[in-house]
Amino acid sequence: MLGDKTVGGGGDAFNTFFSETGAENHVPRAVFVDLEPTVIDELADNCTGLHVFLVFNAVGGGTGSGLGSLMLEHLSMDYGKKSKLGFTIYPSPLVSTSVVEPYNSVLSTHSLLEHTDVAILLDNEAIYDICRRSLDIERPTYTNLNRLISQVISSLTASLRFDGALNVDVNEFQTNLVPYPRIYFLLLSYALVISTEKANHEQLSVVEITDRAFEPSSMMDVNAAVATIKTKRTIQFVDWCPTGFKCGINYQPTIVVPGGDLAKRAFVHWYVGEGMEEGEFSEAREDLTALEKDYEEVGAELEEGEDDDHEEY
Ligand SMILES: Nc1nc2c(ncn2[C@@H]2O[C@H](COP(=O)(O)OP(=O)(O)OP(=O)(O)O)[C@@H](O)[C@H]2O)c(=O)[nH]1
Repeated sequence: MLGDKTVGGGGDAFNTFFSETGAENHVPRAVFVDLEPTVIDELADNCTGLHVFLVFNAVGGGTGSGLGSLMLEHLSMDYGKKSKLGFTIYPSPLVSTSVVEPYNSVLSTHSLLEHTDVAILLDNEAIYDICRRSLDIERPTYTNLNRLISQVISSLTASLRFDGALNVDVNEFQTNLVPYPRIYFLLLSYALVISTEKANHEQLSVVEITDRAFEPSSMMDVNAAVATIKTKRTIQFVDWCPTGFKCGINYQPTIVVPGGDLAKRAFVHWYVGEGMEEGEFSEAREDLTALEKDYEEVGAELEEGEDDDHEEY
């Protein structure tokens, strides 16, 4: 980093990349992109036990969906055997920056289907609601959303990074939670989300916390709590994922891509102008419809098989 003496002087390198806020903090105003094509290979070569790529992208914008998809495709080509775990942000009109976000999301979901092994959906709309409802933030900003997202991802990846009594690695996410090749879009749930003020005078037992999101802190207690949860008829688990309790359930529906208007083809000309063919839109939309059907089918199978003993396993 350059020394302080360069701060404040216009036109120097530091000010090209950072701006100074009123509170005298320096925030990045430019993104560095390494154009050297072998960087990932070098990093991978230096890993002693590479087993997963974690990919973070928002699919509402052009870069996150387009460049994100391209990178996934390249990782598939170069590292076909390694898993890819994606943390994918889906857009919300409440914090939306562009009208074409639903298009980008559909196109990018098409590519996720081909090139990701497990996709964890982060729905900006649901996270926005959680911030408002549970943290009493009237108008959440990206910073609020991101803090919550970081918190959840940090918890989810804790067992990949730290030792524990019962660790879960990424392959286990996949083995336990992906019952069919295309059914790998996971919902996350997190407890306890409460504001600092409330945290000081609210006390909840592990069973209560688990009841809210099945994510308690004590491993011994979780087993007791999970057993309690399993006896409740109000909480139902899908039978096609029978043994796993690596489950996230959110009170908000998460795959809502609002405002989609593909049938009318508004704004499509922008994409066609950049070299895409209109057919790619319908292909992506059809793929998404097929995915919805896949989920409906496994749901329907569950209902049909409710009286059976599930001996087919
Ligand atoms: N949770 C969260 N969502 C964000 C943040 N920044 C942008 N988004 C969402 O991500 C989506 C895409 O926005 P960007 O990431 O800015 O877009 P981009 O991928 O850079 O695309 P272009 O600007 O079109 O090249 C939109 O739905 C935004 O609402 C953020 O900091 N946190």
